[in-house]
Amino acid sequence: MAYEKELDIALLAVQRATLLTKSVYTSHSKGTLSKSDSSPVTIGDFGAQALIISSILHAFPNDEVVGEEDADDLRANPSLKELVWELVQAAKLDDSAAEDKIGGPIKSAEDMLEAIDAGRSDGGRKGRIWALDPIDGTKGFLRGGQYAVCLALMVDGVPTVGVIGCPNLPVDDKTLLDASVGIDADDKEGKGVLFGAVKGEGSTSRPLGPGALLDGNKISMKPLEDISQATFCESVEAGHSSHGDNAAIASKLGITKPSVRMDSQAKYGSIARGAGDLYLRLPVSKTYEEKIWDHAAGVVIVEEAGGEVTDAWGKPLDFGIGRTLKENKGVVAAPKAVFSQVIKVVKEVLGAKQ
Ligand SMILES: Nc1ncnc2c1ncn2[C@@H]1O[C@H](COP(=O)(O)O)[C@@H](O)[C@H]1OP(=O)(O)O
Ligand SMILES: [Mg+2]
Repeated sequence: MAYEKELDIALLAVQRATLLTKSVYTSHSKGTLSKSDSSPVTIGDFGAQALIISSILHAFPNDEVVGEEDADDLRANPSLKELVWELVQAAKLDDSAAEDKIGGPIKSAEDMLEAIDAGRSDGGRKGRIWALDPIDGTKGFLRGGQYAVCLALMVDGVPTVGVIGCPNLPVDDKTLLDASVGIDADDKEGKGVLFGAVKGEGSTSRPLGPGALLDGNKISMKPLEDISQATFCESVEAGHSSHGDNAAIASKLGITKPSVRMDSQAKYGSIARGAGDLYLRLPVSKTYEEKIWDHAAGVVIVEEAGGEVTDAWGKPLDFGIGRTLKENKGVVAAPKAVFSQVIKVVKEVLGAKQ
């Protein structure tokens, strides 16, 4: 299989980092730091970024990484650094052979800071670049809802390997989404899933617990005979995706089921496994540029499960221009068979606002 080593390393790295985020969740009252209300960051973000980047660079020393965070706050605040260092030292996989594959524990607090700062790549069109969101959906993380640890390898600007750890989604692929999944998600039995995909090789899911490298279950989007029966997902945050426009689109498609609101790329994973059908992310702000780490992993997982993903105008997402998708506005993801039907209506709703 192509990119087998990349997928294995990404699965193990994301598994270990997701366990760290869960430990923050239970032992540190869900994080201690807030850069701003609109864009919170927790000690879990720093710890997960350090662990994942050190895993990636151990296995692939010549690759670049675009990571959401940097270590400036930790360098400026020694007690914060100490807190993250404790977390990072405690995060270990049960399986020592698996732990060795991703380079074992980080050796020192300074190495941890360097790993975090190795995520400063500007991205680009050439070569192998990983896009990392150590905690996507931090607001969901803080409110006890959905969040995800997301990692993708882009090759010459094309998302090629994608892994998403969702500690609060049901393990079972067959559990259909309902409105409670986004809000009643707090770490419970039967939760925790790790999605993986390689371009051209399909998408899989497996429990987040031990055994990340088991083959996984093949997942695919639900065949939708009648678009009016679709379940659509959207952000919890109305500032990230226009609930009003999303509702207008759903209504034009004849959809009567209420939307399922959840934070993070758990939305991509959920539609890829057929638990829901559509993901609508209609732009609210004219100036906001979507970040590559918020979409790269989800895009591979949905495409490989039989879906199509473009921006809200039907333009392909361009991951090769830097850290943001600056040539795109919004995101729409749907099964291939109904995609043109959905995007037509999205364009009508957006066009009417111009
Ligand atoms: N105005 C905005 N429009 C779209 N996405 C946004 C906006 N502001 C922040 N985001 C990003 O949306 C992502 C969460 O998406 P979702 O709503 O699907 O959970 C976060 O990574 C967040 O970035 P940040 O972490 O920098 O705040
Ligand atoms: Mg994010």
